Amino acid sequence: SVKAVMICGENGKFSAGADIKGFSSPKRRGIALGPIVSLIERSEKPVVAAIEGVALGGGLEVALGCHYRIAHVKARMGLPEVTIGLLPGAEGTQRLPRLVGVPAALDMITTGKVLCLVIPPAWPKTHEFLLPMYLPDVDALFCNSIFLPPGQPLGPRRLSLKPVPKLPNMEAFLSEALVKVKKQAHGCLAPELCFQAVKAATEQPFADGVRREQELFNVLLTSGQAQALQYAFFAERAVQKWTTPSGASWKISDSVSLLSLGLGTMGRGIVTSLVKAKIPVVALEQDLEYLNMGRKAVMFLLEREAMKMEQGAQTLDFHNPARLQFTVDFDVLRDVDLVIEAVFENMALKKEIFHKLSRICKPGAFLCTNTSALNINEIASATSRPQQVIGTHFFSPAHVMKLLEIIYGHHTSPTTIATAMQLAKVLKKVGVVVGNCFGFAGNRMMFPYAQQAVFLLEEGSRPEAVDQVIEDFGFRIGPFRMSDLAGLDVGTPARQRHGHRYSPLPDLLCENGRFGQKTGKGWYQYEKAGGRTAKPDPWLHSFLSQYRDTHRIKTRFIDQEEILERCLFSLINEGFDILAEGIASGPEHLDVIYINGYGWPKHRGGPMFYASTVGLSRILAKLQKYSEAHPDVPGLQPSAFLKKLVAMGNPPLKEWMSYLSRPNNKL
Ligand SMILES: CCCCCCC[C@H](O)CC(=O)SCCNC(=O)CCNC(=O)[C@H](O)C(C)(C)COP(=O)([O-])OP(=O)([O-])OC[C@H]1O[C@@H](n2cnc3c(N)ncnc32)[C@H](O)[C@@H]1OP(=O)([O-])[O-]
Ligand SMILES: NC(=O)c1ccc[n+]([C@@H]2O[C@H](COP(=O)([O-])OP(=O)(O)OC[C@H]3O[C@@H](n4cnc5c(N)ncnc54)[C@H](O)[C@@H]3O)[C@@H](O)[C@H]2O)c1
Repeated sequence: SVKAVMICGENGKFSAGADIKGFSSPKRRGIALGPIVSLIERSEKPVVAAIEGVALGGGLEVALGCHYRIAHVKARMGLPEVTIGLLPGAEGTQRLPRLVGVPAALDMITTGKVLCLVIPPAWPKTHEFLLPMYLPDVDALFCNSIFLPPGQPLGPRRLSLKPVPKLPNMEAFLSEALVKVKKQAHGCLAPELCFQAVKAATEQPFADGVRREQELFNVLLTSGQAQALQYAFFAERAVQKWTTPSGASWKISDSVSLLSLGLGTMGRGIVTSLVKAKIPVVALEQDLEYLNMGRKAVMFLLEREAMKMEQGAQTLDFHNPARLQFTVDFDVLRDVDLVIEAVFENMALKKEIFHKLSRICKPGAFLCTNTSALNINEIASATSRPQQVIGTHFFSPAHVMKLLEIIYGHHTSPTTIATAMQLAKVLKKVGVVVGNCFGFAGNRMMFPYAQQAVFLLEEGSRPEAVDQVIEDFGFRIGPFRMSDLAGLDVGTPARQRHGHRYSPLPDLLCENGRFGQKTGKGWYQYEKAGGRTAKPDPWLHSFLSQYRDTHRIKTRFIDQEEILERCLFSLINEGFDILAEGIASGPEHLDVIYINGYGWPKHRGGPMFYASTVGLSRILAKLQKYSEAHPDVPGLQPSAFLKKLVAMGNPPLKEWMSYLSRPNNKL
């Protein structure tokens, strides 16, 4: 007597797909989902997927096995398996191309993008809450009624029986698409295997395509990359969880107004981020000249952001002074709830500003600094409310980069930390709370890495060789291309002497007017000042060999392994010290920082996860070898915590923190 079956989720959500934890569990060999989807499709009664909230991964694959799909207007759908190192393994790579065509399916499956519905205005809104899913197979018949007339043939509704829509130039299309997929993958395996699975749909009958999908799925499932990406998925969520004994929290609401102080490189991005998040913001500068420059730059960024958005400028509403205001009048400070300072990196100036903020701002206002490395306690000491002072370290460009490193000082209150975490959430950034030390967690780990890169040049390598190794590892950009991009005169404070090895190479380049891309010359040469295409520079090569002659350094060939190990192991080594000092709450925190702020390839799980896959004993042995060869480089001296973990038999990453004797931080 059943007329039709409807499959739906609970609590306003259809399904987020397979349980990701299950993929790394020894008991993962449960019932495969693909045969169940096939069973649904073979049903003699019509089956309808009613999608609310999300239909992701295996959830959407179930919906693809149904004969009809309807979705709530706010539903989001996608096959994000690629982002956790997998491919849709329940026949989705074979059904989706049959439904939406190869180009759209390939785009969805190889990028994992999650789509919202776009309802054509002409469509009849017959159901108040359930609107037809905007995919080509939805027909008027369905719009009329969910309950179908009896006897309606189901054959044409079964996707597995449909042919994949042909393209006149399928072969050319696929080879072009493959080039694009490979280029965007940066060494990540899953996008290319997703491509291969969809390609199989264009070449083979459904059943053979499904077999191919399974083969490729198993390759990915057992790859270290899938584990690294799944680790990163949970690590990003774990860092959001923190509690204080008082359970303090603070919510950013619409009535809150924020002030960004300084409209330089960082201030501009910060203001853009705030406007995008629809937080009312006042931008304050030191004088009219800087203000006008800053305003122009912010407006340019906002126009560009608005163009990328569907409803554009209207949604952002940035011409409305209630939303965004520019001023040089410090009096506006009286009314704001939170200030983000982004003036020059100079302690005396920051202290002067914080003293002023403390005097003018209302008592409840929070005072945040965007310093990259300076001491939060010292900045807070200039105020009469150190409990409301906190570091909010944005990364450049601030409206793009996802990381917000949140640094608490000695007196910072839990409410202030909660506020900064909430700010990160509202800005759709990943907030990571760390303790106060020079360079905090991210930059502190970066210093030894950047230092090693320059030392390698002194000893015989070239910028292009070092960059190549780092980019082959999966970083978007190597240390020298990065340095040229940021500008060599934006000094890394790592160049300190204190009796330790120091390389003057970056300073010597600056003395030669080579500031990087902006002057057309740096570690590389560019087509013109402001050019972007880096070419190896014979001038630099001969400069390096003269430098070695002057300092009697014997040029030697440095292989790829040494380049990679000296750069990355010294960074990881610093990470172990940071953990031991309680600056970060766990290795996951450092990994999330590196993935979201420093371009660490996600499919390698972050530096500390990577260390666990390389093996701590190997890292220790290599650091010992390099530090013997370079006793004047402290960054290569193995961390005591690393040594301890090796002595304890190389425990798994999630147990590392239990080997520290004292509580690691005040959270
Ligand atoms: C033998 C062969 C078998 C082959 C079968 C293959 C089937 C298929 O092709 C494979 C898949 O489906 S792969 C899967 C493809 N699907 C995906 O990749 C979807 C991944 N998920 C998401 O994109 C987002 O979590 C949502 C948009 C679902 C919610 O976002 P939001 O509202 O911002 O919330 P939130 O904070 O993000 O999450 C809340 C809590 O839920 C947790 N959790 C969530 N999904 C989970 C999952 N699938 N699993 C486990 N847990 C999952 C999350 O950890 C968190 O837990 P906590 O303990 O509270 O921290
Ligand atoms: N540039 C980066 O990549 C980066 C990344 C992370 C953090 N930071 C940190 O962010 C802060 C700002 O860096 P930036 O690169 O944007 O600097 P910047 O030199 O580009 O801009 C600083 C701005 O502050 C303004 N300013 C100076 N004194 C002021 C005052 N008394 N009142 C109001 N405005 C004043 C200046 O006019 C200028 O526009 C620094 O602490 C820096 O270390 C920079």
